[in-house]
Amino acid sequence: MRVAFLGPVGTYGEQAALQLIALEGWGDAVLVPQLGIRAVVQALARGDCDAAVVPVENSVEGGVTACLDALWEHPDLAVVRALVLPVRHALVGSGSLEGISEVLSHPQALAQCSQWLAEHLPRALQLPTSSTADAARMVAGSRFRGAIASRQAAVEHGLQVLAYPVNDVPGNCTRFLLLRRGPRAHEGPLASLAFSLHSNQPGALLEALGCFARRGLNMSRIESRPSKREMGEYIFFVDLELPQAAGVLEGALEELGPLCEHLALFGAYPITNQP
Ligand SMILES: O=C(O)C(=O)C[C@]1(C(=O)O)C=C[C@@H](O)C=C1
Repeated sequence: MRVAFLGPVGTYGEQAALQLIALEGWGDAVLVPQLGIRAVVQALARGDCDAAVVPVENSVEGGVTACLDALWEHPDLAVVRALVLPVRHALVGSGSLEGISEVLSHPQALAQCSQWLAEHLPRALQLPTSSTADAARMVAGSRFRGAIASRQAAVEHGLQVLAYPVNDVPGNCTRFLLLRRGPRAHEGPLASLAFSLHSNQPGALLEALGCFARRGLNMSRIESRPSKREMGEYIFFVDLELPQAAGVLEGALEELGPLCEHLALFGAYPITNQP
């Protein structure tokens, strides 16, 4: 089992991948680091890997757009499991906190620590990197550069923890998805889907969402992304909490289908919250 994740070692993606692999019971899994979230998805789509782990949503910064776009663009990929991981960032480096004039990290992580940075390092330049652990790798050996990363990344890349925690919201967490190639399964209490509508008429989205409301299906998330074809044209990404009873989702999708230009169910899957 080759599992693609956002590398290098020490990312939150790696932590999530290890836990998802344990939940699946894949004793023989090998982690294969990739350079970006799109590269993680492509490694799976191309067949270089058997599974992929990607962040889809953060509790503070919202949707990870590269993941949403990739799900829409790859109908051959399925969501098989989700994990909500607590994300507790540290400022890591080799110098002292006072000497830091540049802070490197993944843009999501910089955003999750923006108030802390404004308060404690207001003059430091913020530089984006492809992942938090890549930032840790890049600051190693420098006395004026720090990285926002996990404490594990500090261990992996031989750095000290200069401040912890530095995330603005104590409950900061990120939901990760385990993706595989093949048919999109219906085996859990959470369903993820996306649709684009035929019409841009008043009430078109209300009519579409009525398919869920009338069946008592609770929508736990809705998010729109531009179709990238025309200004003002959107794709709606929806998560639904499914009841025990069989057939409710299928009924909703049957009614929704004719209203949509394109409708994609990414899967119905189990979700684990790590305390
Ligand atoms: O850079 C990492 O460590 C990642 O796993 C990426 C990522 C993200 O893209 O959201 C994942 C979790 C955190 O929210 C910050 C960054």
